[in-house]
Amino acid sequence: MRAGYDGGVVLHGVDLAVRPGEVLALLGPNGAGKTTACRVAAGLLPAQAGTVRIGGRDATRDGAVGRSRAGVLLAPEGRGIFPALSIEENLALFLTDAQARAAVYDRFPRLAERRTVAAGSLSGGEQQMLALAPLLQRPPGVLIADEPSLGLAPRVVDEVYALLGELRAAGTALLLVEEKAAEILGLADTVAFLSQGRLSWCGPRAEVEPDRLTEAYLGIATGGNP
Ligand SMILES: Nc1ncnc2c1ncn2[C@@H]1O[C@H](COP(=O)(O)OP(=O)(O)OP(=O)(O)O)[C@@H](O)[C@H]1O
Repeated sequence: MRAGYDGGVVLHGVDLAVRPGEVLALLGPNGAGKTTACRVAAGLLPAQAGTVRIGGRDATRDGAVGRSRAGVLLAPEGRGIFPALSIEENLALFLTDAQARAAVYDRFPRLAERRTVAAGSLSGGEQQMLALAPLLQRPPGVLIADEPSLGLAPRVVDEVYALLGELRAAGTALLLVEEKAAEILGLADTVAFLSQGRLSWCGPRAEVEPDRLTEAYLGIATGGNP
């Protein structure tokens, strides 16, 4: 698949696949094109060439609404919650059923305690939980999460990743984008490294070599020079 902005090319022939109940980790430095890949997968940016398939069906021409009807959900960088609305109001946008909201509160008491406060006043970790927790009640077919651990304390990152693991167990296909690889590697089945809009390596997690991680962090090739 090729994609970019205003006729310019950002992704040069990047082909990715993720199956139900699997996690594909997309890693790469700033500007590699990870967010662009998420946008194309979610239907927010049309591919310039190539196809997007969902469940074997050609969804290339579907926009974001069509993709979301097909079960594709994008959790964007910056959480994707409504900061001026309360926790309860945010949950109600996704879960119209009060019982489902009650199940979220049972599972995440911190959200229950603060259900009437504006979501924007929550900590980053609580906001991320608010964005992801309702998905456990209605697991999407595909979840694309762009840097779900961005700016979170390590303990909270563990919580977020535990939740993502539950979604995988529920059969969701996960495309997870991270700049730093440590946590994601614990969950990933397949790892893809993106560098300057091209896949530099893609394969099973067990076959990832430590040098590749350094490359992904720094956006440079390692090879002996200091
Ligand atoms: N809306 C846009 N219009 C034009 N160019 C863009 C736009 N968004 C991103 N780009 C460019 O596309 C390239 C890839 O950006 P992208 O955000 O996909 O990378 P990324 O790997 O997600 O980086 P980061 O980790 O910083 O979010 C960059 O050169 C960026 O400047």
